[in-house]
Order: sequence, then C-alpha cells, then structure tokens
Amino acid sequence: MGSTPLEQENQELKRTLRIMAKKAERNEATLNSFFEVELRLLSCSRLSDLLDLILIEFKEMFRLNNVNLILFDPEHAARSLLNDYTPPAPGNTLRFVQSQRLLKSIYPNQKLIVGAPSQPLRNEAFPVTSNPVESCALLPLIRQNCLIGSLHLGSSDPSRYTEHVRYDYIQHLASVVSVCIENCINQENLHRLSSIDMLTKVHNRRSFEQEIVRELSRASRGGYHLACLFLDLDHFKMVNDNFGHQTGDRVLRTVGLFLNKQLRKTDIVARYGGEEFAVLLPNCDKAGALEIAEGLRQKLSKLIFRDEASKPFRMTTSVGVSLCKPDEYPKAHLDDVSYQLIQSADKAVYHSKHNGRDRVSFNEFSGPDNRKRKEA
Ligand SMILES: Nc1nc2c(ncn2[C@@H]2O[C@H](COP(=O)(O)OP(=O)(O)OP(=O)(O)O)[C@@H](O)[C@H]2O)c(=O)[nH]1
Repeated sequence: MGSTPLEQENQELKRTLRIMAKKAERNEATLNSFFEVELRLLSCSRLSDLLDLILIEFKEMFRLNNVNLILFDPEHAARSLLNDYTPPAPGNTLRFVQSQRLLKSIYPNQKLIVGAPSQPLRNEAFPVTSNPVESCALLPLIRQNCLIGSLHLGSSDPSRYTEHVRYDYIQHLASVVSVCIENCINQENLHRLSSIDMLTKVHNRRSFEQEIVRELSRASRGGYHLACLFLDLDHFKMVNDNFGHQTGDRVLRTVGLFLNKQLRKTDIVARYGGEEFAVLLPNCDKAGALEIAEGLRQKLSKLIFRDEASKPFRMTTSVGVSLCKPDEYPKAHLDDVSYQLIQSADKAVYHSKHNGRDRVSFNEFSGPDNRKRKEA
C-alpha cells in the first residue's frame, strides 16, 4: 500500500532535517578547525614557521590543491630573515615583490576574489602548478590600509569557491594572517637588531654571552666539545692614531665580515669588545680549533686595508684558544662553565700578546669555578 501525502511530506521533512543537522555538524567542525588554525597562526614567532603553516599545512587542513603567497617586501625585511628557508615549491609557492603594482592589479578595490580564476589571474596566482585550479579564493593581505601581500587558495573542485557564497571566515583568516606576518617580521628584526653589533654586523657581546650558554647546553646534550677563540687585533690604537677613527672602523667592519665568511653557519662570531672578536666552534676538538685559529691568523695578516688616502696597510692578530666538554661537568651551572671558558680563552690571548703578538696560544680549561663568577 502506498503512503499518504501527509506521510510523504513527513518523510521529506525528516530527510531535510537530517541533511540540515549534518550540515550544521560539518559547519561546527569547520569552525572549530578554523579556531585551531587561528591559534596556531598566532602562536608562531618565527616567519619560517608561519610560512610552513600557511604553505604546507593549510593545504592539508583545508583540503586544497594549491596554496601560494605573494609578499610585498620592498626593503628585504622578510627575505633577510629567510636565508635558510626553502619554500615547498621554490619560486612558485612563495614570491616577493618590491613594488605594489602586481598586488594593486589583482585587487583594484582591495576586495577578496572568489570563483573560477580568469587565465591572466590564474597565471599570476598559480604560476606553475601540476594540479588544476577550478575555483579559488584570492585573499588580499592588508595592514593599515596597505596591501602587504596576497594569499591564494586553489581547489580542483569548481564548487568550492563560488561568487554567490559569503566567505566571512576566510576574510577573517586573511586579517589574522596579515597581522601574524607583520608581527613575525617585526619581532624577528627587533630581536636581530638587539643582538648584533651595529658597526660590524656580527653578534654583540650580550648576544655572545647568551649564545655561549645555549651552545654549551647543546654540546652537553650531544657529548661534544665547544671551542672558544678570542681574536685581538694588534696595535689597533695605532690605526686610529695614524689613520683616523673612520679607518679604524672600516678595519673592524672588514674583520667582522671576513670572520663571518670564513666560518661555518653553525659557528658564532661576535665582537666582544673594541678590537676584540670572539668565535664559538661547536663540535670542534683541540686540534681542529688550533688549525682554524692558525688559519684565521694567517689569512687576517694577509688582508689589505686602506687608509683615507687609499694607502694600503696590513694588521696582525693575537689569538687565544680554549675549549671544554661540558658533559664532563654535569653538576655545574652552565653560566659558570661559560664564564670560565671565556676567561680561559682571554688568558690565552694574553699569552699571545705577552709572547710577541701575531700568534695563537692555547689555554687548558680548568673547569667551572662558581666563586669567580659570583665575585665578578
Ligand atoms: N675605530 C674604532 N676604534 C675603537 C673602537 N672600539 C675601540 N677602539 C680603539 O681600539 C683601541 C684599543 O687599544 P688598546 O687596547 O691599547 O690595544 P691595541 O692598540 O690593539 O694594542 P694591543 O692589543 O696590546 O696589541 C683603542 O684606541 C680604542 O679607542 C671602535 O669601535 N672603533
């Protein structure tokens, strides 16, 4: 027997209700995952972590085929923080622009773009892609009414982003991404500024003293040596006296640049005082540290500097080396170990100066002495 129209209507209503309940469930799950994403964005303090989250994890979290980003970076503020960063698809997923022309052409009214992209838009937003983009959301990244970038979400599903739906959440997401990008760049640059020596662009003394504790902790965990070199330019006062302070400054800048170039990325170069540089060599034993120290001394003595009248001159350097294996002092406070390691390398420089300069001396690390640190 067939059902009555009332029963049919009832069944239809029930079906609609079930669909609506499913939709509500889905929406709630989406909203929750959006909140999660937002929290993760806000907790990134490094630009590279933030970019990984956007360019790699967004794809999976939002089930997208492509996520690309353009950043307006006129003064290389972002790029300078990303020296070691490789985007997931280099050259395609992350691009930097120095002028706002491209961004202004994509967003003439600074408004979100959704739907199937036109061919020119597709070329700009998804320049090289193996996955078809049938619909997309292009989000203008705006700070203080200024376009700072563009985030492109691409899907192979033509119905994923359509012109007839409001996308309040992704608009909100774009605002959060914009704030996070700006914050990461500012925070990291501020941190960098406070840790570098403005004249030579290597670490300053404060930063060196933080780094040495960090490196000692790493060396202790890894069970390896940390070598510390002190390099003190000989008779530097004469450079200032004979050629002027500006030439002296130029010498210091050149030496800072030279040391940074000569050493590995994992080594730390710092200006410890006026004409004194300090270097940390992680995972380097005595023979290795002495060889590096001697190599630096020899190369430094061959560097040619010029005075204000372009007259060439050379300089020599006294070097002090010490090293320790911090896991041999498991009970010691790392501040005490670092204090003693610095003292030890400083003593070694003193020996070099005392024995005629332009040489490398080694001083045996005698173990941490917490009394000395407290007296100092
Ligand atoms: N141009 C310049 N000179 C500096 C700077 N900081 C310190 N100095 C100078 O570095 C010189 C250090 O002189 P001294 O400590 O006597 O050492 P030195 O002449 O190198 O002699 P030895 O170390 O004994 O070989 C002083 O003249 C300081 O004025 C700086 O930032 N720029």
